Amino acid sequence: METDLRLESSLWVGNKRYRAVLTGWHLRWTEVDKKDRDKKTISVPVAEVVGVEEGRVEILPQKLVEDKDKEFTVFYVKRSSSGGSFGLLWRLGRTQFSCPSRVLRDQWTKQLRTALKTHSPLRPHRLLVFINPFGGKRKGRKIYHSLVAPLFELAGISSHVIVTEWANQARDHLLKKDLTGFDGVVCVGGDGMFSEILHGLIGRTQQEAGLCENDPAVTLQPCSLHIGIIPAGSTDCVCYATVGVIDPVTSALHIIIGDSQPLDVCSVHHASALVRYSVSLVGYGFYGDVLAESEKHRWMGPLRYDYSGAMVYLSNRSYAGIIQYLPADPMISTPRDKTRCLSGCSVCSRSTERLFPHSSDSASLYSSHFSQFSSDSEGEWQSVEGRFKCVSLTCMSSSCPRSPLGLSPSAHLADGTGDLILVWDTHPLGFLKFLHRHTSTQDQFDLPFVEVHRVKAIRFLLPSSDKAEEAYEEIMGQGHGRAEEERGYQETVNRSSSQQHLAEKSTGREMTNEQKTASPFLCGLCCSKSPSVSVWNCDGEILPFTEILCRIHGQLVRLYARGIEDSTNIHDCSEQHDKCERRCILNK
Ligand SMILES: Nc1ncnc2c1ncn2[C@@H]1O[C@H](COP(=O)(O)OP(=O)(O)OP(=O)(O)O)[C@@H](O)[C@H]1O
Ligand SMILES: CCCCCCCCCCCCC/C=C/[C@@H](O)[C@H](CO)NC(C)=O
Ligand SMILES: [Ca+2]
Repeated sequence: METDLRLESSLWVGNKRYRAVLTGWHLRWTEVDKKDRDKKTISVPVAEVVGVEEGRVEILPQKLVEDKDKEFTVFYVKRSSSGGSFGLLWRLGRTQFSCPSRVLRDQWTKQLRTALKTHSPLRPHRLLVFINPFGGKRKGRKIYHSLVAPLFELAGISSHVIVTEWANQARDHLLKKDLTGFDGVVCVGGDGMFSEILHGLIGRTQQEAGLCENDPAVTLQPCSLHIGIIPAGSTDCVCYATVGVIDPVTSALHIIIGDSQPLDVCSVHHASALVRYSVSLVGYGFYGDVLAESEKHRWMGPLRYDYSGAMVYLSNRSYAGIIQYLPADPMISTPRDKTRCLSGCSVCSRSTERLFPHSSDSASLYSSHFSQFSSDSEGEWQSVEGRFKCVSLTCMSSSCPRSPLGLSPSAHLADGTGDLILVWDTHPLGFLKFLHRHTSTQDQFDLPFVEVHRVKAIRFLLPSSDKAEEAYEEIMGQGHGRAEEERGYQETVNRSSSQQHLAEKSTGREMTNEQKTASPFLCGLCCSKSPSVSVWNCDGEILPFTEILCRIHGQLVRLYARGIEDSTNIHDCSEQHDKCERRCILNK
């Protein structure tokens, strides 16, 4: 293949002459009229070429084409360090070449386009784009039309754009409408918008495969459509943790070149029914309380999380619970092995083999996964009981600008496991230390009241004394002011008068009329009694149930991303690439 596609000739860039070579995998050009030691080669992987156009072409601020005869322009990915974040910013690089003849020009453009088709099989041709016009700073439409659409056009991608008019429109579209011809779905918005796409695509895929999402033992069918995220929300944690930066142009370029990053998904169940899916955080206690509190201060915008974080911290609550977990194989990786899941992660690659063994016998795949939940393997489950400041399960690091290494810095995006973080009840200063370590490189797990386990599934149960209390608080509306609006697939439980009676009976406490209508969030600072149950924060949504079962489904969806590129590996070794001993990003 290399020899078929090889093309080599002299080309001009401006007034300098270059020797240009196209092999199957790279386009390289080296200045010729220079002494050997000053010669510099620019090398672009074919997989990172965005487009090839006849003529001298510019696309911004608007498309301009000149000198169409002997010239061609190559657009490609150019990296730069992002300053604050760990990942790399991607920008559109552009080089305009002049050929000695039109025939040679045509040969170059034809060969380059053939190389693109051959070496980037996952590049999308047609995308379904959902824009949330109200996400984040309400700039979704502008971000898409000014920064992303011109790049899609350059790359020859056709897009069907839907600006959403109501919440869950994107999810329902994906569940019900014809998706034929689309290669992927793009969401322009934040984590909430991503979650809609996630639920729509997973639901649709299971419907078509005839699988029951409610049963946690069922091996779900991975989704065939890729998801692209153009960050435009107030929290863009999924984008940050899978790309390393929150930058619409970088994300658009990952979509264009058809990068593919598998992602683990956690299904959350209650009483034999699916409640929601999560890719980032399923958190009880502190993170649940912060979310519940922040919902009351939406008008503050993204600042509401800082304000609510401070309020909840000061309320100094802890909650009783029983946590059961199914440990993952510690020989493969552990949450404290000090590794990081970066682009090309070997733990995740090996997991692909483990999760999808080369077998045409899908039944054997099903049964091997199913056995994790059959009664035979019940013995593997571990159990702990006590009082906790927070209980968190995260399928990936959940890094974000606030916490650049994330909730679990060594977690993997696609290894089929999640990290269970248990923070036992402790004094307020200890808990502050734990929280503060998220903002630095200090190990937040190296504290006596913190434990972390790599797991395949967890269950959370309330001690029996708290169950009656929970029912009482649910019915009185003290369950953190839960709105009676739709929450995921399951509607909030209907609190009937008979349930009220039951709660009164079991707690021995009678509700006043005021209690029946009010829904205060009890603050530890000003109220004598704080609730004995918290709520679950599931990727930024409050769950309507306390007792849940979570199962991690390895690599259930794929994003147009490649994981975080290690910015310490950005260097130019193009002249002596063969001798370079560092893992090199630019010339790989
Ligand atoms: N047209 C719309 N009107 C109202 N809500 C919408 C609309 N489109 C999408 N949504 C909902 O808005 C929620 C928040 O959107 P998104 O995640 O894009 O922004 P965000 O600012 O990061 O969110 P959050 O405020 O939750 O941090 C999503 O859960 C989504 O379901
Ligand atoms: C004294 C300093 C305290 C700083 C505390 C920093 C802790 C930061 C931890 C951030 C974790 C973010 C986890 C991601 C959650 C998302 O899934 C979710 C949806 O966007 N976001 C929220 C806010 O719930
Ligand atoms: Ca994982």
